[in-house]
Amino acid sequence: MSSKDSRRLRRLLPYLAKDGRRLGLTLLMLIPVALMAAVQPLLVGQVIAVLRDESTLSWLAGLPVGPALRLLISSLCFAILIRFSLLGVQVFNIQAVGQRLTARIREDLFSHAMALSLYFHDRIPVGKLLTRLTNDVDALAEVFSSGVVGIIADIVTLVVIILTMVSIEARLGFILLMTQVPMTFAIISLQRRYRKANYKVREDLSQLNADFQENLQGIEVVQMFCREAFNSIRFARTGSSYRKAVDGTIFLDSAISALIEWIALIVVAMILALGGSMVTHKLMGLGTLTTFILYSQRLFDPLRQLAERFTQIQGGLTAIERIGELLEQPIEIVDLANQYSSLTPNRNSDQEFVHASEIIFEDVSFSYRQDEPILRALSFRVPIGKHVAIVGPTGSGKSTIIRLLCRLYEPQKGKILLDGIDIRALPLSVLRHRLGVVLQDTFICSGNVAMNLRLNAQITNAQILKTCQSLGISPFLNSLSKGLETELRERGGNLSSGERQLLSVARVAIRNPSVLVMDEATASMDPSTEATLQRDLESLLDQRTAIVIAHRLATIEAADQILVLKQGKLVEAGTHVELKHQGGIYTKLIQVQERGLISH
Ligand SMILES: Nc1ncnc2c1ncn2[C@@H]1O[C@H](COP(=O)(O)OP(=O)(O)OP(=O)(O)O)[C@@H](O)[C@H]1O
Repeated sequence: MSSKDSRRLRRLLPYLAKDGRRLGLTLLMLIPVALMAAVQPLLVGQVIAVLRDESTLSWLAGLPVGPALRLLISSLCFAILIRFSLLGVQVFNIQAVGQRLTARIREDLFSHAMALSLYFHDRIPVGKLLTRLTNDVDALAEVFSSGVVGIIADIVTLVVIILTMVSIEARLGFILLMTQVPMTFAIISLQRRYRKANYKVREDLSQLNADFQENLQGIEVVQMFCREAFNSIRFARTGSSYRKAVDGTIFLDSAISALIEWIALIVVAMILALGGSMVTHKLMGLGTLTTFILYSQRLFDPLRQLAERFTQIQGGLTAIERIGELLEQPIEIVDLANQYSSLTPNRNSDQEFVHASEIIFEDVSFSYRQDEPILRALSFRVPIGKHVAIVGPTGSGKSTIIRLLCRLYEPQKGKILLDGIDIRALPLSVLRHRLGVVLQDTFICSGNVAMNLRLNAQITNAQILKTCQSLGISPFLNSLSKGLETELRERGGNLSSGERQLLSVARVAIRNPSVLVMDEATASMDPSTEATLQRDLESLLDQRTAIVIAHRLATIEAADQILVLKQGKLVEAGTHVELKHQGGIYTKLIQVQERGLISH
C-alpha cells in the first residue's frame, strides 16, 4: 500500500470516530471468534486420540473414554455456539457502521462538490462526478462492511491457527508456515496489477455515466437531429471499453483464487505424506494428524476469503483514491478572514429597501483558460442607483462580467469593488445577497413554485404573492393549476422558457437586492409579456443600481450609460443619444437592428 493510500485511509478515521466504541467492541470480538474457530480441529483431533487411546491433552488425562468424549463434544458445541452468536453481532455492527460511514462521506462529498468553483465544474462532466458520489461511495461501503473487518478477522484467525499448530507439532507447523511465504508474494504482485485494472474500470464507468447523462440531457437535440444511431455507436464503444476493463479484473481475480486452491492442495498432500510417515513411525498420533489436516484446510479458508475480499478491497482502495481526489480538490473561491467577515446577509427581504450600491471594475483582466484572454484591462464604474447597459457582439464577454461580479470566477488581474470594498473581502453570502441576478437560462429545481421563488429566503407565501402582483406576473401564477403550490418538474420541464424567466425575475425581486443584474432577462418572452414586465421592472429598478445586458437595443435606450464591448475590451461608452450618431459599433448595431437583421 502506497503512502498516499495510507494517508487516504487515515482520512477515513475521523468519519469512524463517531462509531469508535461500537467499532472497538466489534474488533475486540474478533479474538474470541478466532479462538473458538481454532479450537474446533483441536477438539476433533482429541476425540480421535481418546478413541485410539493415544496421548491426550492434560485436562483429559485419566478420564475414562465415555466422560472424555462427552466433555469433548459439549466443548465443541459450546465453541460453535459462541462463535456463531458473536459472529452475528459482529456482522450486524459492521454493516451498520459501514452504512453510517458512507452516508457521512457522501454528505461531505456533496457539500464539497457544491462548494467547488466553476473552474472545477467546467472541467468535470456531471456524469463523472455522479459516479464518484454514487458508485465509488457504494464500493467503499462494500469494502468496509465485508472487506476491511473481514480481513482483520481472517488475519486474527490465521495467527491463532498458526500459533496453535506450531505449539502442537512444531515441524509440521513450520512447514505449513513456509508455504505462506511464496503465496504472499504472488498475491501482492497480482494485487498491484488488479489495482491498476480496477482504476481503469472505474474511469470507464465514469465515462459511461457521463455519456449517458449527456445524451439524456440533450435528448431534444439528439432526436431532432436524428443522432440516435450515431450516439448509440459512441455509447457502445465506451461500453465495450468498460467491458474489456472488467474482463481484465476478472482474469486477475480468478488467477488469485486458482493460485490459492493449488497451494492448498499441495499443502494437504504434504501434510498427508509427512504426517502419515510420522504416524507410521509412531512419532505422532492419528489424533494429532487429524487436527493438522483440519488445520491445513482451515488455514486456507481465511486465505480463500482474503482472495474473495481481495476484489472488494482493491475496488475499495480505488474508490478511496477517487473519493480522496475529489475531497482534496481545493475550494478556490472562499471567504477571506478580514474586517468584513463578520458581515451577514440581510435575510429579511420584506423590510424596507436599504440602499443601492456602487460597482467599480478596475483594470480587470480575465481568461477561462491560459492564453485565451476574454476580458482585457476592463475599467468602468456604475454609480449608486444608476443603470448601465452592456452591449456587444456574441462572445464579447458580457456574461463573463456578471460571473466575475458574482465571484463565480475571479479575475487574474485588477479588482472589482462593491461600495468601495473589494468583493474578495466581502463574505460570499453577503455579496451574493446584495446582487439579484436574472439570467437568460433559468434553473428551476424540482419542487413547487413557492419553493422555487423562495429558495433560501425567509419569506411567506403572502409576501411572495404581493411581490408577484407588483411585478404584474399574477396572471401567470393564476394560470397555474395550483398557483404557488403547483409542482414543477426537474429543470422546469413543464414551463416555457418565457415562464421560467418570469419566475426568475420574481425570484430576484422578492430578495430585495441592492444591485440588479439582468442578462438577457426578457429575451425569451413574447413582446406583450415583455412590455408588461418591462413596465413593472421600472419600479423594481427604481433607486437600484442595475447592470443590464440586452441584444435588443430598444430595451436599454433609457439606460444612464451604455458600455460597448468588443473582444473583452471597452470600446465605447455613453448614453443612447450620444452613441447613436457616433458612427461606432453601437451605431452599426442600431442600423442593423433597424433593418431587422440580426448580427452575429
Ligand atoms: N466556462 C467557460 N470556459 C471557457 N470559455 C468560456 C466559458 N464561458 C464562456 N467562455 C468563452 O468566453 C467568451 C465570452 O463568453 P460570454 O458568455 O461572456 O459572452 P457574451 O458576450 O455574454 O456572449 P452572448 O452575447 O452570446 O451571451 C466566449 O468566447 C466563450 O467561448
